[in-house]
Amino acid sequence: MDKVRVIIAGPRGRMGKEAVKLVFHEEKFELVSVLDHKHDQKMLHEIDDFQLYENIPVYSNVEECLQKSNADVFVDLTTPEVGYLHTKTALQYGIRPVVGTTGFTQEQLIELKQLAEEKNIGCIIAPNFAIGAVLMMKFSQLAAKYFKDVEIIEMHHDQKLDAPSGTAVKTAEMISLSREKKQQGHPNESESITGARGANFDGMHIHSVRLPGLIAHQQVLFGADGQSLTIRHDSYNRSSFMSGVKLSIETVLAINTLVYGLENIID
Ligand SMILES: NC(=O)C1=CN([C@@H]2O[C@H](COP(=O)(O)OP(=O)(O)OC[C@H]3O[C@@H](n4cnc5c(N)ncnc54)[C@H](O)[C@@H]3O)[C@@H](O)[C@H]2O)C=CC1
Ligand SMILES: O=C(O)C1=N[C@H](C(=O)O)C[C@H](O)C1
Repeated sequence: MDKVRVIIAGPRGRMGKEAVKLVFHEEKFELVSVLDHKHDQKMLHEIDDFQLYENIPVYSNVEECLQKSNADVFVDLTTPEVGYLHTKTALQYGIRPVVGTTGFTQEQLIELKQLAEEKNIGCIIAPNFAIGAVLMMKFSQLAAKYFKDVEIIEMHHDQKLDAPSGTAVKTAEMISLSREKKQQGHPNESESITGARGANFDGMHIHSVRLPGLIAHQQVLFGADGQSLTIRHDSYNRSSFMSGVKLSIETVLAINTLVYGLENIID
């Protein structure tokens, strides 16, 4: 069977480095090029920390990268603004995106879904590739059927650009599917310091913590009379996300629509 030809955007990032390792060493995949806003026209092995990875061209222009690489799948691990443009361009070129980048708006997701359907190709956008995080979201959706009071606390390293995290937003969206609508807290509550109650999603609150030393952690706290339930997930390293990246690369070849969330592709 032919190997799956993969481009990775953002190879020098925290996630990108892990993804390069995964795709390069996975026998069913072939890393055909990387997209990096620096180092245009170099080879990957010429960049510090990448000496091992031979014969992989680096491009800085997304269109040139897509035109020259003859790829099957485009993996994006960059920043919200750039990741959206990359995903749209990959779809326009008929290359299937697997997107870990978070921070896309609802409008952008809708537009990308329409484009994937127009092109009749797969696209996977996964706010969290870790199986434990996906289970945390599913368990939270189940718990919300019985507990309508919930606060989401997401905790990340202090280099993260987007807040709330993509995982927290997805968790809130999934909870909304089963939670009876409620504006939580006291009807007359007020904030003496703006933001004290966090972000308001459908009446539930999301709190974003940023600290050096953290990687990716989330607690979903449910409360009811005389009891509470806490569902927590921790990623202690970025290899925790790689089985989900591998599954997404394999799955995106077999679908012809946009899937938002790994829970939609795991059994
Ligand atoms: N879905 C998931 O499971 C996970 C998603 N993420 C998300 O992945 C994204 C990346 O996260 P990190 O690796 O921690 O960030 P990072 O800041 O370490 O890496 C981002 C990389 O993108 C590169 N970049 C910026 N502009 C670019 C451009 N125009 N072309 C090509 N590359 C460009 C930067 O040079 C940098 O190396 C974030 O949106 C984050 O929220 C992070 C961890 C897990
Ligand atoms: O930026 C990160 O690190 C992470 N981003 C994703 C998110 O926004 O949910 C996934 C994970 O939490 C790590």
